[in-house]
Order: sequence, then C-alpha cells, then structure tokens
Amino acid sequence: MKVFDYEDVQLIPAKGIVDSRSQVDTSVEFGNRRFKLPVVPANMQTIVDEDLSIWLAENDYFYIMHRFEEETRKDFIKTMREKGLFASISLGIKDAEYDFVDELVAEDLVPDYITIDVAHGHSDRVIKMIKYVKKNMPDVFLIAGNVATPEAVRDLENVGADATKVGVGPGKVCTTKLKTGFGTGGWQLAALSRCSKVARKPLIADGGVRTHGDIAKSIRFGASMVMIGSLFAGHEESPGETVEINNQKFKKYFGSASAQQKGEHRNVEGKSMLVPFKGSIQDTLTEMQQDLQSSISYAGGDDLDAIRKVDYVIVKNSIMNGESYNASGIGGFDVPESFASSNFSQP
Ligand SMILES: NC(=O)C1=CN([C@@H]2O[C@H](COP(=O)(O)OP(=O)(O)OC[C@H]3O[C@@H](n4cnc5c(N)ncnc54)[C@H](OP(=O)(O)O)[C@@H]3O)[C@@H](O)[C@H]2O)C=CC1
Ligand SMILES: Nc1nc2c(ncn2[C@@H]2O[C@H](COP(=O)(O)O)[C@@H](O)[C@H]2O)c(=O)[nH]1
Repeated sequence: MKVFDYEDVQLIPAKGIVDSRSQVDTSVEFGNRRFKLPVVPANMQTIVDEDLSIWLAENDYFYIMHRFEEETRKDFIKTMREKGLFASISLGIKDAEYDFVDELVAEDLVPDYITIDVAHGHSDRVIKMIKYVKKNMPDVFLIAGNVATPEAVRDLENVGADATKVGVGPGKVCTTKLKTGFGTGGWQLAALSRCSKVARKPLIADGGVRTHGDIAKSIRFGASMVMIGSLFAGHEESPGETVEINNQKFKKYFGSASAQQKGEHRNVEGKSMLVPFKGSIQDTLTEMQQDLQSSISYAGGDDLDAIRKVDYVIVKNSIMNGESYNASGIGGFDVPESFASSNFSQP
C-alpha cells in the first residue's frame, strides 16, 4: 500500500485563471447549507462551546457542538432555534443516547446536523445508532465516525450515514497510536485517499492538520470538510482554560479521551497540552480563507473543485526543509502530568 501524510505531499501548480485571489470562492455546500470554508473546529470541549457555536453559525461557518455536557444539549438546540440558526450537536452510543433521541423527537427538537462521535466508528454499536437516528429523524444530516478504512465508509454509508469522518489516531492530543498500535497516525492523508475511492457521500478529514496548506491537501485527497483541533485551540474564544507562565499566555487543549476530559484514568487515549495564546479566531479564519484562495489559484481555478483534480508529488518528509513544526511556532507543549492534575479543575 502506498502511504504518505500531509508533510510528504506537494501539490503541483497549474495555469492560473484569476486576476486576484480575492475573486476565488472557498465556500462549500454541506448538508444543504453553504459555508464560507470547508473547515470545522473539532467537537471537543476545549475547542468549541455554545458562544463560539453561535458566532460560527451567525458568520456562515460550519460548527459541531461537543457532547460532553450532555444535559445542556436540548437547551442548546432551543437557543439556536430562537436565534434562527442551524443546530448541530454530537451524540454518543451509550444506552441513554437512545432515550435522548426519543426525547428530541417527542419534544420537536430535531437538530439539523447530528455527529456520532466515538473513537471506533466501524462497529456494530455505531451501525445500530445510525439506523436508529435515521429511522426516527429521517431529515437530520447524520455524520458518523471515526473510521480509517474504505470498508468502514461503505458500511456506515450503507446503513444511512450522510457523511463519514475519517481519522483514527492522527490528532495532536491523541495517544491512541502509541497506546494501542492502531490508527491512521502518520498516514492520515493516504487513509483519506483510500476512503475517497469508495465514498458515495461526503467525507470529513479529521485530525493531523498542522498548517493551512493541509486543508488544500485534504480537499485534494477527497475531503468535503476538514475537522481541526489544535490549530483552533488557544484563541480568545476557545473554551480551554487560560494559563499564564512567565508572563506568557497559554490555553489548555485536551483530548476527548484524556484523563482531564474523563475525570478518571480509565481507557485514556488522549493527553493535555498548553497552546500559545493566538488572539481572535476571526483572524485565523480570515488567514485560512486567504491561504485557501491562494491554494485554489495555484490549482488553476476559482473554486474548491479546482483543487480536487490537481496533480501532486510525494516528497517524503521534506516539505519542512528540516524545520520541525514547533520551530515554526505552530506547536505548543505537553502539560506535565503533575501540572495537568494539580492546576486544572475537572469539567
Ligand atoms: N479520532 C480518534 O482517533 C479518537 C477520538 N477519540 C474521542 O474521544 C472521545 C471518547 O471516545 P469513546 O471512548 O469512543 O466514547 P465513549 O467514552 O462515549 O464510549 C462509547 C462507548 O463505546 C465503548 N468503546 C469505546 N472504545 C471502544 C472500542 N475501542 N471498542 C469497543 N467499545 C468501545 C465504551 O465502552 P468502554 O469504555 O467500556 O470500552 C462506551 O460504552 C470521543 O469524542 C472520540 O471522538 C478517542 C480516541 C480516538
Ligand atoms: N486518539 C484521540 N483522538 C482525539 C482525542 N480527542 C480528540 N481526538 C481527535 O483529534 C482530532 C483533532 O486533531 P488535531 O490534530 O486537529 O488536533 C479531533 O477532531 C478528534 O477526532 C483523544 O483524546 N484521543
């Protein structure tokens, strides 16, 4: 199998057709709505909250609210409806989630988008939940994940998923690859490419995006939407706790399967980091849009479709010219265990 990841690939420029990058359209249709960018902040507790969801929806960006404050989900849907905004929530697969689905139907609170958010999406339990949601809420746009293989994409699509989310273990705060030996860490882009060969519905590339150019690469290899955690951590609007060390501001970013999230040390497959404070999320989204407009212009077109057909080369591990990601200021650092547990109150 030919494997490669984001840092191993360079897209090859084609003859440009626009006079200015400002003419380029980065918008994407996803589930009958059009969004400004093919990018969604990860549905994690230190990345998105209600305020940010409202802001994103009001400004025509896609969002998925996380599922880690279960009891607030109905009120969240009501709030979004009162504001005339779309509602997009996450769902687990435990027994109580079936009752939750029943309650949403009974109380006429069916959201516009639901994302089934579990680590091992290619499983009987996820298939059962997809069938249940689609039977009881046929109009909801249902995203299911996470998966790593074409077989999984086929299986989840066949039982009713409207989109599948690809990426097991490539995340910045993920320890799945180390603790279990499984996943798409190190070959996430190739895994996405394999999945795109069979997908009949949209794919979301999830995890491993470290630079804005990786968004264009995700689109090239089959993604309709790109889910990003670490690049969205550390903003003013990010819900992660702010920490000051030696007069420098940081924000916490922790995994959804970390001890911090779970409140216990059982089946931990995630860790916690401090990410340098980055200012406003609007600035990052604007820069992402400008960079993607530039990508599309290099692809020789004026919308995202141009990137999907562009040629590429594999240049094994060479695009950083010997620099590490941290050296370019993109990273952050891991939180020592002692610091993580003593200075952070559990959600
Ligand atoms: N994208 C990725 O690579 C990963 C993402 N995550 C994120 O972490 C969060 C927690 O995920 P998850 O633990 O699935 O959710 P939950 O903690 O809600 O667990 C869901 C259910 O699935 C069971 N379960 C979890 N993992 C497995 C497995 N490998 N095989 C069989 N059953 C399993 C759990 O039981 P029990 O705990 O008893 O096994 C539980 O009953 C999610 O937000 C997920 O997206 C986590 C790991 C990888
Ligand atoms: N293995 C784990 N993966 C996790 C955990 N929490 C979140 N995630 C996944 O990571 C991406 C974000 O990746 P990034 O590289 O952009 O930071 C997120 O969308 C999840 O799919 C976890 O605890 N363990």
